[in-house]
Amino acid sequence: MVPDANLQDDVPLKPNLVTVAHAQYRVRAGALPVVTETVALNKALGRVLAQDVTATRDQPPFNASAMDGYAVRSADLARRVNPATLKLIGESQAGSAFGGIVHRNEAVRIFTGATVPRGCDAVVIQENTVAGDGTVTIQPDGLKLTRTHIRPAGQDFKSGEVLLKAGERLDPWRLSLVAAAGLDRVAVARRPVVAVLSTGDELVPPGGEPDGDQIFESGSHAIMALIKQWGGKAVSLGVGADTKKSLLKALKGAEADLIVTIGGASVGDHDLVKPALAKLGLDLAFDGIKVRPGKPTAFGQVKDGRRVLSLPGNPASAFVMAQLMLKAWLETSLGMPPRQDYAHAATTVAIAANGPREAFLRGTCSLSSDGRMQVTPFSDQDSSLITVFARTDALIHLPSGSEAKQPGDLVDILPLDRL
Ligand SMILES: Nc1nc2c(c(=O)[nH]1)N[C@H]1C(S)=C(S)[C@@H](COP(=O)(O)OP(=O)(O)OC[C@H]3O[C@@H](n4cnc5c(N)ncnc54)[C@H](O)[C@@H]3O)O[C@H]1N2
Ligand code: MOO
Repeated sequence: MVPDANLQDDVPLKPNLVTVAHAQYRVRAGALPVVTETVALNKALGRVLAQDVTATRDQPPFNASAMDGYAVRSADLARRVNPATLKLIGESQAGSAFGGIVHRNEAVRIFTGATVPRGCDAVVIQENTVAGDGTVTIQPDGLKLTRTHIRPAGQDFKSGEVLLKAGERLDPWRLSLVAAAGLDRVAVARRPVVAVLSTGDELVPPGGEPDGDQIFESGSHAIMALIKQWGGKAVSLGVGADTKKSLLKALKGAEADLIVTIGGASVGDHDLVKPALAKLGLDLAFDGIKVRPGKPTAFGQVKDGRRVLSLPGNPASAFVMAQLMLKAWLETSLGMPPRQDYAHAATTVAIAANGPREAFLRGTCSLSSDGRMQVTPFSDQDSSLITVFARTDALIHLPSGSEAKQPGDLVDILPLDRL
Protein backbone atom coordinates (compact mmCIF):
# COMPACT_ATOMS: atom_id res chain seq x y z
CA MET A 1 0.00 0.00 0.00
CA VAL A 2 1.24 3.47 -0.83
CA PRO A 3 0.13 5.32 2.26
CA ASP A 4 -2.03 8.39 2.24
CA ALA A 5 0.74 10.46 3.89
CA ASN A 6 2.84 9.94 0.79
CA LEU A 7 0.24 11.66 -1.36
CA GLN A 8 -1.20 14.47 0.73
CA ASP A 9 0.11 18.02 1.24
CA ASP A 10 0.48 19.94 4.49
CA VAL A 11 1.91 22.97 2.63
CA PRO A 12 -0.49 25.45 1.00
CA LEU A 13 -0.15 25.34 -2.79
CA LYS A 14 0.60 28.65 -4.50
CA PRO A 15 -2.13 29.62 -6.99
CA ASN A 16 0.33 30.19 -9.85
CA LEU A 17 1.35 26.51 -10.10
CA VAL A 18 0.70 25.09 -13.59
CA THR A 19 -0.27 21.53 -14.57
CA VAL A 20 2.31 19.10 -15.96
CA ALA A 21 0.67 19.27 -19.41
CA HIS A 22 0.78 23.07 -19.40
CA ALA A 23 4.41 23.08 -18.23
CA GLN A 24 5.33 20.64 -21.01
CA TYR A 25 3.58 22.87 -23.52
CA ARG A 26 5.62 25.88 -22.33
CA VAL A 27 8.86 23.87 -22.34
CA ARG A 28 8.22 22.76 -25.92
CA ALA A 29 7.37 26.34 -26.91
CA GLY A 30 10.79 27.31 -25.53
CA ALA A 31 12.66 24.66 -27.54
CA LEU A 32 15.35 25.55 -30.12
CA PRO A 33 14.78 25.59 -33.87
CA VAL A 34 16.43 22.54 -35.46
CA VAL A 35 19.89 23.15 -36.92
CA THR A 36 20.93 20.54 -39.50
CA GLU A 37 24.35 18.89 -39.77
CA THR A 38 25.58 15.91 -41.76
CA VAL A 39 27.21 12.93 -40.08
CA ALA A 40 28.68 9.66 -41.31
CA LEU A 41 26.37 6.68 -40.94
CA ASN A 42 28.74 4.99 -38.46
CA LYS A 43 28.48 8.07 -36.18
CA ALA A 44 24.70 8.42 -36.47
CA LEU A 45 23.43 6.06 -33.76
CA GLY A 46 21.03 7.94 -31.48
CA ARG A 47 20.90 11.03 -33.72
CA VAL A 48 17.57 12.43 -34.92
CA LEU A 49 16.94 12.81 -38.65
CA ALA A 50 16.62 16.40 -39.84
CA GLN A 51 15.43 15.32 -43.30
CA ASP A 52 13.36 12.45 -44.67
CA VAL A 53 15.31 9.47 -46.03
CA THR A 54 13.99 8.56 -49.48
CA ALA A 55 14.74 5.40 -51.47
CA THR A 56 16.64 6.03 -54.71
CA ARG A 57 16.05 2.49 -56.07
CA ASP A 58 13.86 -0.55 -55.47
CA GLN A 59 14.81 -3.12 -52.81
CA PRO A 60 15.35 -5.74 -54.00
CA PRO A 61 16.20 -4.08 -57.31
CA PHE A 62 15.34 -7.31 -59.22
CA ASN A 63 13.10 -10.34 -58.75
CA ALA A 64 15.21 -12.37 -56.31
CA SER A 65 15.22 -16.01 -55.38
CA ALA A 66 14.30 -16.71 -51.75
CA MET A 67 15.81 -20.26 -51.88
CA ASP A 68 18.61 -22.39 -53.30
CA GLY A 69 17.21 -24.50 -56.15
CA TYR A 70 16.21 -24.19 -59.80
CA ALA A 71 14.50 -21.31 -61.57
CA VAL A 72 11.73 -22.71 -63.79
CA ARG A 73 8.72 -21.76 -65.91
CA SER A 74 5.64 -22.91 -64.03
CA ALA A 75 3.78 -23.69 -67.27
CA ASP A 76 6.41 -26.37 -68.03
CA LEU A 77 5.70 -28.10 -64.73
CA ALA A 78 1.92 -27.89 -65.13
CA ARG A 79 2.17 -29.68 -68.48
CA ARG A 80 4.54 -32.44 -67.41
CA VAL A 81 3.77 -35.80 -65.88
CA ASN A 82 5.68 -36.80 -62.77
CA PRO A 83 8.60 -36.42 -62.61
CA ALA A 84 9.56 -33.59 -65.03
CA THR A 85 13.03 -33.37 -66.52
CA LEU A 86 14.23 -29.95 -67.66
CA LYS A 87 17.36 -28.91 -69.54
CA LEU A 88 19.86 -27.01 -67.36
CA ILE A 89 21.15 -24.00 -69.30
CA GLY A 90 23.10 -21.98 -66.72
CA GLU A 91 23.49 -20.62 -63.22
CA SER A 92 22.37 -17.47 -61.37
CA GLN A 93 24.36 -16.52 -58.29
CA ALA A 94 23.80 -13.63 -55.87
CA GLY A 95 25.80 -10.79 -57.43
CA SER A 96 26.17 -12.57 -60.78
CA ALA A 97 22.97 -13.10 -62.75
CA PHE A 98 22.29 -15.50 -65.61
CA GLY A 99 22.21 -13.17 -68.63
CA GLY A 100 20.05 -15.18 -71.04
CA ILE A 101 16.38 -15.97 -71.41
CA VAL A 102 14.91 -19.28 -70.24
CA HIS A 103 12.76 -21.00 -72.84
CA ARG A 104 10.29 -23.88 -72.73
CA ASN A 105 11.48 -26.96 -70.76
CA GLU A 106 14.62 -25.23 -69.59
CA ALA A 107 15.80 -24.40 -66.07
CA VAL A 108 18.60 -22.43 -64.40
CA ARG A 109 20.49 -23.39 -61.23
CA ILE A 110 19.83 -20.54 -58.76
CA PHE A 111 20.90 -19.52 -55.25
CA THR A 112 19.27 -17.43 -52.51
CA GLY A 113 19.45 -13.72 -53.29
CA ALA A 114 20.24 -14.21 -56.99
CA THR A 115 18.30 -12.57 -59.85
CA VAL A 116 15.51 -14.76 -61.24
CA PRO A 117 16.28 -15.14 -64.97
CA ARG A 118 13.96 -13.73 -67.62
CA GLY A 119 11.32 -16.25 -68.61
CA CYS A 120 11.13 -17.88 -65.13
CA ASP A 121 8.30 -17.34 -62.67
CA ALA A 122 9.12 -19.85 -59.90
CA VAL A 123 11.97 -21.46 -58.03
CA VAL A 124 11.84 -25.16 -57.04
CA ILE A 125 13.88 -25.85 -53.89
CA GLN A 126 16.77 -28.25 -54.50
CA GLU A 127 15.42 -30.71 -51.92
CA ASN A 128 12.61 -31.48 -54.42
CA THR A 129 14.91 -32.14 -57.38
CA VAL A 130 17.47 -34.63 -58.67
CA ALA A 131 20.38 -33.17 -60.64
CA GLY A 132 21.42 -35.04 -63.79
CA ASP A 133 24.04 -34.51 -66.47
CA GLY A 134 22.95 -31.17 -67.95
CA THR A 135 19.43 -31.75 -66.66
CA VAL A 136 17.37 -31.43 -63.52
CA THR A 137 14.44 -33.65 -62.64
CA ILE A 138 11.65 -32.10 -60.60
CA GLN A 139 10.16 -34.50 -58.06
CA PRO A 140 6.41 -34.72 -57.38
CA ASP A 141 6.57 -32.32 -54.36
CA GLY A 142 8.42 -29.78 -56.52
CA LEU A 143 5.79 -29.97 -59.24
CA LYS A 144 3.11 -28.72 -56.86
CA LEU A 145 4.66 -25.21 -56.76
CA THR A 146 2.74 -24.20 -53.65
CA ARG A 147 5.05 -21.16 -53.40
CA THR A 148 7.03 -19.34 -56.09
CA HIS A 149 9.99 -18.62 -53.74
CA ILE A 150 10.47 -15.32 -55.58
CA ARG A 151 10.81 -11.96 -53.84
CA PRO A 152 9.47 -9.44 -56.35
CA ALA A 153 11.49 -6.30 -57.14
CA GLY A 154 10.50 -3.53 -54.70
CA GLN A 155 8.99 -5.94 -52.14
CA ASP A 156 10.85 -4.22 -49.29
CA PHE A 157 10.70 -0.66 -50.65
CA LYS A 158 10.23 1.17 -53.91
CA SER A 159 12.26 3.96 -55.46
CA GLY A 160 10.90 7.34 -54.30
CA GLU A 161 9.34 5.90 -51.14
CA VAL A 162 9.91 7.85 -47.89
CA LEU A 163 11.64 5.27 -45.68
CA LEU A 164 12.21 7.39 -42.56
CA LYS A 165 10.81 10.75 -41.61
CA ALA A 166 12.58 13.82 -40.20
CA GLY A 167 12.22 13.66 -36.42
CA GLU A 168 12.82 9.89 -36.18
CA ARG A 169 15.70 8.82 -33.95
CA LEU A 170 18.26 6.54 -35.60
CA ASP A 171 18.22 3.29 -33.62
CA PRO A 172 20.12 0.18 -34.79
CA TRP A 173 17.33 -0.99 -37.11
CA ARG A 174 16.71 2.41 -38.69
CA LEU A 175 20.49 2.70 -39.29
CA SER A 176 20.27 -0.53 -41.25
CA LEU A 177 17.44 0.91 -43.36
CA VAL A 178 19.52 4.03 -44.14
CA ALA A 179 22.35 1.73 -45.23
CA ALA A 180 19.96 -0.35 -47.36
CA ALA A 181 18.97 2.89 -49.11
CA GLY A 182 22.65 3.28 -50.01
CA LEU A 183 23.43 6.37 -47.91
CA ASP A 184 26.73 6.64 -46.02
CA ARG A 185 25.86 10.07 -44.56
CA VAL A 186 22.68 11.46 -43.03
CA ALA A 187 21.30 14.91 -42.23
CA VAL A 188 20.61 15.05 -38.51
CA ALA A 189 19.67 17.68 -35.94
CA ARG A 190 22.59 19.33 -34.16
CA ARG A 191 22.82 18.20 -30.53
CA PRO A 192 21.66 20.95 -28.17
CA VAL A 193 24.32 21.82 -25.56
CA VAL A 194 22.99 21.49 -22.02
CA ALA A 195 25.05 22.73 -19.07
CA VAL A 196 24.30 21.26 -15.64
CA LEU A 197 24.94 23.14 -12.39
CA SER A 198 24.45 21.45 -9.02
CA THR A 199 24.01 23.82 -6.13
CA GLY A 200 24.44 23.56 -2.39
CA ASP A 201 27.19 23.97 0.24
CA GLU A 202 26.40 20.46 1.46
CA LEU A 203 27.50 18.81 -1.79
CA VAL A 204 30.91 17.22 -2.31
CA PRO A 205 31.80 15.46 -5.59
CA PRO A 206 32.15 11.66 -5.29
CA GLY A 207 35.76 10.81 -4.45
CA GLY A 208 36.02 13.92 -2.25
CA GLU A 209 36.06 14.10 1.54
CA PRO A 210 32.74 15.30 2.97
CA ASP A 211 32.44 16.86 6.43
CA GLY A 212 29.94 15.31 8.80
CA ASP A 213 27.23 17.68 7.58
CA GLN A 214 27.88 17.16 3.88
CA ILE A 215 26.76 14.52 1.33
CA PHE A 216 28.08 13.32 -2.01
CA GLU A 217 26.73 15.11 -5.07
CA SER A 218 24.81 12.51 -7.07
CA GLY A 219 21.97 14.21 -8.92
CA SER A 220 23.99 15.62 -11.80
CA HIS A 221 25.32 12.17 -12.69
CA ALA A 222 21.83 11.03 -13.64
CA ILE A 223 20.91 14.31 -15.32
CA MET A 224 24.12 14.42 -17.43
CA ALA A 225 23.62 10.80 -18.51
CA LEU A 226 19.96 11.43 -19.39
CA ILE A 227 20.93 14.44 -21.52
CA LYS A 228 23.33 12.25 -23.50
CA GLN A 229 20.80 9.42 -23.74
CA TRP A 230 18.14 11.78 -25.09
CA GLY A 231 20.44 13.32 -27.72
CA GLY A 232 22.00 16.41 -26.11
CA LYS A 233 25.62 17.34 -25.36
CA ALA A 234 26.06 17.50 -21.60
CA VAL A 235 28.51 19.94 -20.01
CA SER A 236 29.16 19.93 -16.26
CA LEU A 237 29.37 23.25 -14.44
CA GLY A 238 30.29 21.46 -11.22
CA VAL A 239 28.86 22.44 -7.85
CA GLY A 240 27.95 26.04 -7.05
CA ALA A 241 28.00 27.27 -3.44
CA ASP A 242 24.90 28.72 -1.79
CA THR A 243 25.76 32.36 -2.51
CA LYS A 244 24.29 34.53 -5.21
CA LYS A 245 27.81 35.53 -6.27
CA SER A 246 29.03 31.95 -6.73
CA LEU A 247 25.92 30.93 -8.64
CA LEU A 248 26.02 34.02 -10.83
CA LYS A 249 29.68 33.36 -11.69
CA ALA A 250 28.95 29.76 -12.73
CA LEU A 251 25.84 30.69 -14.71
CA LYS A 252 27.20 33.78 -16.43
CA GLY A 253 29.94 32.12 -18.46
CA ALA A 254 28.15 28.87 -19.26
CA GLU A 255 28.16 28.34 -23.02
CA ALA A 256 25.00 26.36 -23.56
CA ASP A 257 21.63 26.33 -25.26
CA LEU A 258 20.01 25.26 -22.00
CA ILE A 259 21.23 25.55 -18.42
CA VAL A 260 19.84 22.98 -15.98
CA THR A 261 20.25 23.84 -12.32
CA ILE A 262 19.72 21.27 -9.58
CA GLY A 263 18.63 22.37 -6.10
CA GLY A 264 18.21 25.77 -4.49
CA ALA A 265 14.83 26.04 -6.17
CA SER A 266 12.48 26.16 -3.20
CA VAL A 267 11.56 28.85 -0.68
CA GLY A 268 14.42 28.55 1.85
CA ASP A 269 16.82 31.39 2.68
CA HIS A 270 19.60 29.56 0.82
CA ASP A 271 17.55 28.77 -2.29
CA LEU A 272 19.26 31.36 -4.47
CA VAL A 273 19.14 29.97 -7.99
CA LYS A 274 16.27 32.17 -9.18
CA PRO A 275 17.62 35.34 -7.53
CA ALA A 276 20.96 34.70 -9.30
CA LEU A 277 19.22 34.07 -12.63
CA ALA A 278 17.19 37.26 -12.11
CA LYS A 279 20.48 39.18 -12.36
CA LEU A 280 20.85 37.71 -15.87
CA GLY A 281 17.36 38.92 -16.85
CA LEU A 282 15.40 35.74 -16.22
CA ASP A 283 11.99 35.66 -17.89
CA LEU A 284 9.99 32.73 -16.50
CA ALA A 285 7.53 30.75 -18.61
CA PHE A 286 6.32 29.09 -15.39
CA ASP A 287 7.43 29.00 -11.77
CA GLY A 288 6.23 25.85 -10.04
CA ILE A 289 4.16 22.84 -11.12
CA LYS A 290 1.21 21.26 -9.31
CA VAL A 291 2.97 17.92 -9.18
CA ARG A 292 4.56 15.51 -6.74
CA PRO A 293 7.50 15.23 -6.80
CA GLY A 294 8.98 18.26 -8.53
CA LYS A 295 6.81 21.17 -7.43
CA PRO A 296 9.55 23.86 -7.35
CA THR A 297 10.46 23.36 -11.04
CA ALA A 298 10.77 26.48 -13.20
CA PHE A 299 11.52 27.14 -16.86
CA GLY A 300 12.40 30.30 -18.72
CA GLN A 301 15.01 32.22 -20.59
CA VAL A 302 17.72 34.70 -19.61
CA LYS A 303 18.36 37.92 -21.54
CA ASP A 304 20.97 36.47 -23.92
CA GLY A 305 18.52 33.77 -25.08
CA ARG A 306 19.85 30.80 -23.12
CA ARG A 307 17.02 28.68 -21.78
CA VAL A 308 16.98 27.69 -18.13
CA LEU A 309 15.38 24.71 -16.43
CA SER A 310 15.56 24.91 -12.65
CA LEU A 311 15.07 21.49 -11.06
CA PRO A 312 14.52 20.80 -7.35
CA GLY A 313 17.40 19.21 -5.48
CA ASN A 314 15.63 16.15 -4.14
CA PRO A 315 16.84 13.34 -6.41
CA ALA A 316 13.41 11.90 -7.26
CA SER A 317 12.04 15.40 -7.88
CA ALA A 318 14.91 16.19 -10.25
CA PHE A 319 14.68 12.84 -12.06
CA VAL A 320 10.91 12.87 -12.54
CA MET A 321 11.06 16.43 -13.84
CA ALA A 322 13.94 15.51 -16.15
CA GLN A 323 11.77 12.72 -17.54
CA LEU A 324 8.81 15.06 -18.09
CA MET A 325 10.40 18.44 -18.89
CA LEU A 326 14.04 18.03 -19.93
CA LYS A 327 13.19 15.17 -22.28
CA ALA A 328 10.35 17.19 -23.86
CA TRP A 329 12.68 20.17 -24.37
CA LEU A 330 15.44 18.05 -25.92
CA GLU A 331 13.13 16.06 -28.16
CA THR A 332 11.40 19.18 -29.47
CA SER A 333 14.77 20.90 -30.02
CA LEU A 334 15.79 17.83 -32.06
CA GLY A 335 12.65 18.09 -34.19
CA MET A 336 10.85 15.09 -32.69
CA PRO A 337 7.05 15.24 -32.50
CA PRO A 338 5.43 15.37 -29.02
CA ARG A 339 4.69 11.89 -27.70
CA GLN A 340 2.28 10.46 -25.17
CA ASP A 341 4.17 7.62 -23.59
CA TYR A 342 1.66 6.29 -21.04
CA ALA A 343 0.98 2.56 -21.02
CA HIS A 344 -1.39 0.71 -18.69
CA ALA A 345 -0.62 -1.81 -15.98
CA ALA A 346 -2.53 -3.36 -13.08
CA THR A 347 -1.32 -2.25 -9.66
CA THR A 348 -0.41 -5.19 -7.42
CA VAL A 349 -1.12 -3.24 -4.21
CA ALA A 350 -3.64 -0.66 -3.01
CA ILE A 351 -2.83 3.00 -3.63
CA ALA A 352 -4.43 5.72 -1.50
CA ALA A 353 -6.54 8.48 -3.08
CA ASN A 354 -4.33 11.20 -4.51
CA GLY A 355 -4.13 14.74 -3.14
CA PRO A 356 -4.41 17.90 -5.23
CA ARG A 357 -0.97 17.48 -6.84
CA GLU A 358 -0.77 15.18 -9.86
CA ALA A 359 1.65 12.43 -8.76
CA PHE A 360 4.33 10.25 -10.32
CA LEU A 361 5.03 7.28 -8.06
CA ARG A 362 8.15 5.22 -8.44
CA GLY A 363 7.43 1.54 -9.21
CA THR A 364 8.66 -1.70 -10.71
CA CYS A 365 6.98 -3.62 -13.54
CA SER A 366 6.57 -7.38 -13.74
CA LEU A 367 4.39 -9.91 -15.54
CA SER A 368 1.43 -11.56 -13.81
CA SER A 369 1.07 -15.38 -13.93
CA ASP A 370 -1.19 -14.94 -17.00
CA GLY A 371 1.36 -12.73 -18.75
CA ARG A 372 -0.17 -9.29 -18.13
CA MET A 373 1.87 -6.20 -17.27
CA GLN A 374 1.61 -5.25 -13.62
CA VAL A 375 3.27 -2.58 -11.53
CA THR A 376 4.20 -2.33 -7.86
CA PRO A 377 4.78 1.12 -6.36
CA PHE A 378 7.47 1.41 -3.72
CA SER A 379 5.92 1.82 -0.28
CA ASP A 380 8.19 4.77 0.56
CA GLN A 381 7.76 7.52 -2.02
CA ASP A 382 9.95 10.11 -0.27
CA SER A 383 11.58 12.25 -2.95
CA SER A 384 15.03 12.00 -1.33
CA LEU A 385 15.41 8.25 -1.95
CA ILE A 386 18.19 7.51 -4.43
CA THR A 387 18.02 3.74 -3.83
CA VAL A 388 14.36 3.69 -4.85
CA PHE A 389 15.01 5.47 -8.15
CA ALA A 390 17.90 3.14 -8.93
CA ARG A 391 15.37 0.27 -8.83
CA THR A 392 12.49 2.07 -10.55
CA ASP A 393 11.55 1.08 -14.07
CA ALA A 394 8.25 2.93 -14.43
CA LEU A 395 6.53 5.98 -13.03
CA ILE A 396 2.89 5.54 -12.06
CA HIS A 397 0.82 8.56 -13.02
CA LEU A 398 -1.99 9.56 -10.65
CA PRO A 399 -4.06 12.54 -11.83
CA SER A 400 -4.85 15.29 -9.33
CA GLY A 401 -7.49 14.08 -6.84
CA SER A 402 -7.69 10.57 -8.34
CA GLU A 403 -9.59 7.90 -6.38
CA ALA A 404 -7.96 5.15 -4.31
CA LYS A 405 -6.86 2.11 -6.32
CA GLN A 406 -7.35 -1.54 -5.36
CA PRO A 407 -5.02 -4.40 -6.38
CA GLY A 408 -5.83 -5.28 -10.02
CA ASP A 409 -6.98 -1.76 -10.97
CA LEU A 410 -5.35 -0.35 -14.08
CA VAL A 411 -3.08 2.68 -13.73
CA ASP A 412 -1.16 4.80 -16.26
CA ILE A 413 2.55 4.09 -16.31
CA LEU A 414 5.45 5.88 -17.93
CA PRO A 415 8.24 3.35 -18.55
CA LEU A 416 11.73 4.74 -17.96
CA ASP A 417 14.38 4.41 -20.69
CA ARG A 418 16.58 2.04 -18.68
CA LEU A 419 19.59 0.75 -20.62
N1 LIG B 1 8.75 25.38 3.55
C1 LIG B 1 8.85 24.69 2.43
N2 LIG B 1 9.89 23.90 2.24
C2 LIG B 1 10.00 23.20 1.11
C3 LIG B 1 9.00 23.28 0.14
C4 LIG B 1 7.90 24.15 0.35
O1 LIG B 1 6.99 24.26 -0.48
N3 LIG B 1 7.89 24.85 1.51
N4 LIG B 1 9.10 22.48 -0.95
C5 LIG B 1 9.78 21.22 -0.78
C6 LIG B 1 9.91 20.54 -2.01
S1 LIG B 1 8.48 19.96 -2.67
C7 LIG B 1 11.11 20.26 -2.57
S2 LIG B 1 11.17 19.27 -3.96
C8 LIG B 1 12.36 20.71 -2.01
C9 LIG B 1 13.30 21.17 -3.13
O2 LIG B 1 14.06 22.17 -2.70
P1 LIG B 1 15.34 22.73 -3.45
O3 LIG B 1 15.24 22.64 -4.89
O4 LIG B 1 15.58 24.07 -2.87
O5 LIG B 1 16.45 21.70 -3.09
P2 LIG B 1 17.59 21.78 -2.01
O6 LIG B 1 17.08 22.34 -0.75
O7 LIG B 1 18.78 22.42 -2.61
O8 LIG B 1 17.85 20.24 -1.86
C10 LIG B 1 16.89 19.35 -1.44
C11 LIG B 1 17.57 18.04 -0.99
O9 LIG B 1 18.24 17.45 -2.07
C12 LIG B 1 19.64 17.34 -1.82
N5 LIG B 1 20.36 17.64 -3.07
C13 LIG B 1 20.33 18.80 -3.72
N6 LIG B 1 21.09 18.74 -4.83
C14 LIG B 1 21.62 17.52 -4.86
C15 LIG B 1 22.49 16.85 -5.74
N7 LIG B 1 22.97 17.44 -6.87
N8 LIG B 1 22.85 15.57 -5.47
C16 LIG B 1 22.36 14.95 -4.36
N9 LIG B 1 21.50 15.53 -3.49
C17 LIG B 1 21.15 16.79 -3.72
C18 LIG B 1 19.91 18.36 -0.76
O10 LIG B 1 21.06 18.08 -0.01
C19 LIG B 1 18.64 18.30 0.06
O11 LIG B 1 18.67 17.23 0.94
O12 LIG B 1 12.13 21.72 -1.07
C20 LIG B 1 11.14 21.36 -0.08
N10 LIG B 1 11.09 22.37 0.91
O1 MOO C 1 7.58 16.79 -3.56
MO1 MOO C 1 8.93 17.98 -3.85
O2 MOO C 1 7.82 18.48 -4.91
O3 MOO C 1 9.49 17.52 -5.31
O4 MOO C 1 9.70 16.79 -2.93
